[in-house]
Amino acid sequence: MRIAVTGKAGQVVTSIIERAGAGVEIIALGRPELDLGDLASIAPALAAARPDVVVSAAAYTAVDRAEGEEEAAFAVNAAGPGAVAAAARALGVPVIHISTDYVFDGTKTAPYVESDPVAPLGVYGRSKLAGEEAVIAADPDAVILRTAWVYSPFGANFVKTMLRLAQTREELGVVADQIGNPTSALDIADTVLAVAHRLHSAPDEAPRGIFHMTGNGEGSWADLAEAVFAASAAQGGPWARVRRIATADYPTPAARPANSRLCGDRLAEAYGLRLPAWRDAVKATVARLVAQKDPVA
Ligand SMILES: NC(=O)C1=CN([C@@H]2O[C@H](COP(=O)(O)OP(=O)(O)OC[C@H]3O[C@@H](n4cnc5c(N)ncnc54)[C@H](OP(=O)(O)O)[C@@H]3O)[C@@H](O)[C@H]2O)C=CC1
Ligand SMILES: Cc1cn([C@H]2C[C@H](O)[C@@H](COP(=O)(O)OP(=O)(O)O[C@H]3O[C@@H](C)C(=O)[C@@H](O)[C@H]3O)O2)c(=O)[nH]c1=O
Ligand SMILES: [Mg+2]
Repeated sequence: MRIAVTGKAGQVVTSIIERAGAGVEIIALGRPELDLGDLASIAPALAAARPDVVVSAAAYTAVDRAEGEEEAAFAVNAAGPGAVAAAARALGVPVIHISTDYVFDGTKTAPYVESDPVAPLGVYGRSKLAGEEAVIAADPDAVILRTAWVYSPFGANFVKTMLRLAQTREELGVVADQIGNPTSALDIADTVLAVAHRLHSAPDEAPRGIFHMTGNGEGSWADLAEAVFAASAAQGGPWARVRRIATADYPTPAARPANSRLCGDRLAEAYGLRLPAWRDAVKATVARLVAQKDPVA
């Protein structure tokens, strides 16, 4: 099976490359040959890859910067993925698109299910919601996997930021009133690959539509930071004390949902897939980072 993935060095594409097993070839497509901001580049790059399945993983992910770069965020997160889905449809192959918890406003008091109303709080969330709509419009048979709070040994993420800050600080203030599901990009990779196999081997039976795909269990950003430092300290890596603060005490350009929890039951029922417990996954990634020469590079 050949899987074309958008993006070259992102957390999810790098994890998919690492986790693809025997008999699976990953073709990572990014700039310059596939630029989501250059719609004319998309169909030719995908056609040249001759994929059996397309995974739309690339995105504009700088949540705060997006507030001042609305046009760029919508080009990369909405129009681009729409063109990716249209190109996949034209090639007659299934498309899996990755979306986010930030399509919700966080006012629900329980984990979000797929049918809950969306109401993004910021430009990033609005652009990703427009991406979901563009993908479904181009290919009603698309699979959209919403994930959240992604970290990995690769790229930029909250876990690596915590380890970096701990190198020079004894205490860090971290918000304790935003809760969600921390998710390892390596677990996302395993799940995406399993869904891709089903779409390829049994296209008529594989369920389509939106599915939530996050690490099992919930916590706040402060809980995540504490878990990172506990795991790091156990391995002799950097750690800091966590001061649990309120969102109001950590002002940012973009508002974030207070409740980002996503319910994974639909993915479990449709595909038999549930991601591992987030605390175990954090330990595995932190151990790997600390074992590296520079855990924050
Ligand atoms: N990170 C997170 O916490 C979360 C992410 N998601 C979603 O998961 C998906 C994967 O995210 P993640 O791997 O963390 O993202 P990263 O920020 O790690 O990587 C983004 C990727 O997008 C690529 N990209 C950006 N702009 C363009 C463009 N114009 N043309 C082509 N490629 C481009 C980057 O390319 P290059 O390598 O060249 O820079 C990079 O490969 C995204 O859809 C994101 O919205 C959902 C929830 C949480
Ligand atoms: C660095 C830092 C952040 N924070 C807060 C700010 C914010 O509320 C929260 C998370 O900060 P970040 O900016 O790292 O996370 P953020 O960029 O909001 O992460 C989001 O990225 C996009 C791409 C998604 O799709 C989401 O699922 C989510 O993962 O932690 C602290 O409280 N203390 C700190 O020292
Ligand atoms: Mg960020």
